[in-house]
Amino acid sequence: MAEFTRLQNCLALIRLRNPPVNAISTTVARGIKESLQKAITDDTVKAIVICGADGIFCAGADIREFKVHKTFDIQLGDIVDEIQRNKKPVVAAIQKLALGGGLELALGCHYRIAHAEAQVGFPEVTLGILPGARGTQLLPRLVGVPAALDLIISGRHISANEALKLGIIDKIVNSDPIEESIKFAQRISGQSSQELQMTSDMVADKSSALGPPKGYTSKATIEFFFYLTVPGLCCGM
Ligand SMILES: C[C@H](O)[C@H](C)C(=O)SCCNC(=O)CCNC(=O)[C@H](O)C(C)(C)COP(=O)([O-])OP(=O)([O-])OC[C@H]1O[C@@H](n2cnc3c(N)ncnc32)[C@H](O)[C@@H]1OP(=O)([O-])[O-]
Repeated sequence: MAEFTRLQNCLALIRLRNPPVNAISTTVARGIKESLQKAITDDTVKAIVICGADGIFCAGADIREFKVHKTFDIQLGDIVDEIQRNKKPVVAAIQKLALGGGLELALGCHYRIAHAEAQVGFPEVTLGILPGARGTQLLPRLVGVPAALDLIISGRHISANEALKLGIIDKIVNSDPIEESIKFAQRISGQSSQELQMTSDMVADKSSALGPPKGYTSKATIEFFFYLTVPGLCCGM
């Protein structure tokens, strides 16, 4: 599930809870969607923080459901789009791990604050799939195409420090990233909506060089990954 808490000072907190690694199951996705709706439609909420329960952000889609469902009625990509469309700033507080869909959820947020010992990555390739919830579009916008390809193709986890250097994370803390994110959200929620709009417009202008932000992975990219990940076919390259 995802727990919605209305905090003091015009903030809302959305906490993913699905032991042991807060994976995004159908129930968690529904919880995030409903919590976002509550926060977005409540005029007294000025900023939102997303975090995970029990000291871990999220290890991605719930792989236990892969055997059960062929299609999912709630798509994580749509949730990421919803966060990006939303005018209220959303901060991801990353403790321990943000992997796969968990990292995609964090990339959809406007700011990411991580604990110094956290790790992030896209391990999808180890399951024979690609990041399917906007990660292939959002990561290159932040770090450039070569670094994004390296992370997506290798599936490796990187440290918070490397993620900070690449620009995936905005700030590293040694204290509780949830508390830090709440303080940060409180600070930026004091900015006028005009200032926030100017900032998000500047980010949109900068990333427009990489083409439209939405949509699925292009056919060419899928073919490229297919060749790289199917051993027999790599020989032909
Ligand atoms: C939309 C998006 O684009 C796409 C489509 C996706 O997001 S696809 C999904 C992408 N995510 C992954 O591929 C993450 C896979 N997991 C790992 O890499 C590791 O597990 C770990 C997170 C680094 C922890 O390692 P660990 O060594 O500390 O402990 P563990 O013993 O391995 O794992 C501890 C417990 O957590 C369970 N677990 C781990 N990851 C899980 C997951 N994603 N879903 C459900 N359960 C998971 C695992 O089965 C075990 O359970 P139990 O046995 O205790 O009952």
